[in-house]
Amino acid sequence: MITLDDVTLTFPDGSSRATAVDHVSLAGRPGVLTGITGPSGSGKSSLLAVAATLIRPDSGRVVIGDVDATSLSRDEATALRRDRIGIVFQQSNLLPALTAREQLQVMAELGGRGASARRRAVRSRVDELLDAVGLADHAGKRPAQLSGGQRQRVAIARALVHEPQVLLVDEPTSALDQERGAEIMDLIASLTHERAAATLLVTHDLVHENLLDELVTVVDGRIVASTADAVASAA
Ligand SMILES: Nc1ncnc2c1ncn2[C@@H]1O[C@H](COP(=O)(O)OP(=O)(O)OP(=O)(O)O)[C@@H](O)[C@H]1O
Repeated sequence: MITLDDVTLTFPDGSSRATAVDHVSLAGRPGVLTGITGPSGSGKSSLLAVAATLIRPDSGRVVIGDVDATSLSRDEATALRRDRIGIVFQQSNLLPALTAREQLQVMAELGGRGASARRRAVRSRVDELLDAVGLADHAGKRPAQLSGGQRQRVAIARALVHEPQVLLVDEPTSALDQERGAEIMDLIASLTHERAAATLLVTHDLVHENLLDELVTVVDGRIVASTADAVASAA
């Protein structure tokens, strides 16, 4: 579960400050894929960066599970991010020298000791994840040997290595053609449901709206529409 509670974020803008996120409250629940949409410059990526604890908001709280991330030190926030949050960016950001399997292993070994039993557990988890994203036969390939869609699948599997409670995804289909984009959206929706992740996904493109469980629309940093509200007020 992730909760943003009355979050405001500003950036320096000449002699004053520009508001990128303006008093936003929203909740991502386990097993629910929540889309965040809105025009260019409306604050979607800023909102995701705050949710990811990469940027601290000017005011408001970001609560991950039962932890108020906005009250943590930088090191504590890094540990929280590693343990509880998976992040997938527009570009897959893979390391060119590593195979698909190694991209996941490096992530899995972050923060852990290298005992051999643990290494075996890591190996089997990594293989299970590559299989879950449809890349079991490509585990030994480096990014240059993979298609754009396959690279994005590696990035998704890598984000899931620590079994995150929260999955944050920024425009995952922007570098892909429509068919590959649809496959990636399908994959994110099914992994969200199967693994009970609370997923927030930023997208311009509402072709895949049918795959979203909830949709929040942001304009000028503010939420102007939310299907979650419609569901709540109908209940
Ligand atoms: N690091 C920064 N410094 C200053 N201003 C920023 C910074 N990052 C974003 N902004 C400003 O905050 C506002 C929101 O930007 P943001 O990138 O979050 O929007 P977006 O909805 O994700 O846009 P897009 O769909 O084009 O990616 C914009 O006015 C932008 O110029």
